[in-house]
Amino acid sequence: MDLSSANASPVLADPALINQTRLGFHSSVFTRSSGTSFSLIPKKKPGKFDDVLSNGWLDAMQSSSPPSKKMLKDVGVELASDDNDLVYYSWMLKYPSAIKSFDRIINRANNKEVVIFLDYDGTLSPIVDDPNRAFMSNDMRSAVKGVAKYFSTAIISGRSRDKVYELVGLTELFYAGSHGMDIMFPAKNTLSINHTNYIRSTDKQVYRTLVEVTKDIPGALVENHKFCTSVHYRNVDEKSWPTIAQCVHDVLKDYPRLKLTHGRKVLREKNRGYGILVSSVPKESKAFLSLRDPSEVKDFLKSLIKWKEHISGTDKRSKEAVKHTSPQFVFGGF
Ligand SMILES: O=P(O)(O)OC[C@H]1O[C@H](O[C@H]2O[C@H](CO)[C@@H](O)[C@H](O)[C@H]2O)[C@H](O)[C@@H](O)[C@@H]1O
Repeated sequence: MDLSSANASPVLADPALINQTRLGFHSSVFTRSSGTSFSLIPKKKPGKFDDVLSNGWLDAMQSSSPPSKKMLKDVGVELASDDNDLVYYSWMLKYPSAIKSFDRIINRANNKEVVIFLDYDGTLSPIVDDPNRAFMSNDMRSAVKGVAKYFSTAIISGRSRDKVYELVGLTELFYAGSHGMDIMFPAKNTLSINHTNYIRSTDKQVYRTLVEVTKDIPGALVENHKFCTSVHYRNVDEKSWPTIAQCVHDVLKDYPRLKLTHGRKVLREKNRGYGILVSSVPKESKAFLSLRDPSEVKDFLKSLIKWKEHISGTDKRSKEAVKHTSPQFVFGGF
């Protein structure tokens, strides 16, 4: 199982600068999921489960779901927009805007191959209550198509690979669905990684069981992603979060090969890239930089396209130099 942060992030990595700066490789597909949902994924070894309070699940659920303005209002906290801005801008001292840091980033990426990893929910599409209605705009689609023209570009999602492909609809990308367990290459070669029928059938049983045990919790929603299962609590009253966590926890006891992990484990520890958190509310993250929402992600991608067009047009030597090193932009959850 996977329990993690709400939105997603881009990362830039530059192998030449590993251990000298915060830049680094992000070399493989990573396991993560978006906040306000659990995702069940297979694990290699069975683990132990205690109760949801002692093992920190509730803490993780709360910290991965920073209070929205509505939630704050519901508990009587109404921030003036100036106060909101003040809090956000103070937080940005720790997670500077990737747009404002663009020149610094591209200085490090210059003459190197850039690889882009994008999350879907909250990065390319706005977070909405109904997961089936999380659509990306045509303008965003064209920005992603644009970067894919110049840079290897992958989308990594907790959703099933088919679903993400259906939502994005671009053939020139790599797609990694089910947290990287189902990968499709741009040429439509498909590689499904290490999945036994046992896991597939287990997942179906888990899905059915979770639907059953959560059916009386208003707002709970269970999604089957073929190789993993998500339990959404975005629309569940926070008072019922212990109940939903306990339900998931109890189901997991019977499936020791499935696990729940927290999603903000990507990159920083191993110095594998520039994580760029996409969030309109301040929250702790493994990212180095931030973007406020999908609209800023789009602007950032468009800036990358302009930059690439500029260097391609003005300095042909850069095309040759690209062969020597390989930095990466990764958009994922932190
Ligand atoms: O890896 P991601 O692409 O971030 O996928 C993680 C989850 O994304 C979806 O849920 C999130 O977006 C929904 C639509 O905006 C929102 O309703 C939900 O609260 C978010 O958690 C997807 O539905 C999940 O199955 C994925 O695990």
